[in-house]
Amino acid sequence: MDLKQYITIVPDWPKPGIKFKDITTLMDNGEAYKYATDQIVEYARERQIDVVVGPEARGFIIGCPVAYAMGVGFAPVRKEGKLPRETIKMQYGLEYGKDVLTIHKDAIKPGQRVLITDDLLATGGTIEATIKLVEELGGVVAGIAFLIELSYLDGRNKLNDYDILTLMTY
Ligand SMILES: O=P(O)(O)OC[C@H]1O[C@H](OP(=O)(O)OP(=O)(O)O)[C@H](O)[C@@H]1O
Ligand SMILES: Nc1ncnc2[nH]cnc12
Repeated sequence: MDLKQYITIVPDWPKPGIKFKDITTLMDNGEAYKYATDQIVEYARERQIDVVVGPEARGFIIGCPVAYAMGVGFAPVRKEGKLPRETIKMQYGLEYGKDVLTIHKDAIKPGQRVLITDDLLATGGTIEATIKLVEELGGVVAGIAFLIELSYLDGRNKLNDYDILTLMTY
């Protein structure tokens, strides 16, 4: 299936010069959403994943159905001030700003094989921070899956040591 036909490109959003890749037009097509999810589930099964981790908010949209299909847990990575119990945190830069990500201290057990999911790889800042959080808790990043990679922002450069799946490249 050609998944790109379901992505809507919105020029100059949320800032001038950004070509926003809107995945909601993929998600609201059941066949396309299932097809994309199934590709990631197959990738995760091959890597014997114990737990899925995804950053707020679009990482949840990709990661939760994968965790459900595999019968494993999902651990949310959230922006600061959202998780109620003890967390560790990491600052990161974005294509259009910067922020802090957090995870519950007990979300991952040492040695667990983790799949990280997100909708899109841009500069790689979000995923780099997510990897650091997982590794600080003793998790093993066994794979990282995205729907979309923006190759012109070269986020892959930050992820040289990792096994990556992307379903679409721009
Ligand atoms: O590779 P990067 O440069 O870090 O950019 C990619 C990240 O940016 C977007 O999330 P955003 O922070 O806009 O949050 P949202 O998912 O809550 O909209 C996107 O969903 C990725 O998580
Ligand atoms: N160009 C883009 N489109 C959609 N989400 C993004 N996150 C960071 N850059 C983005």
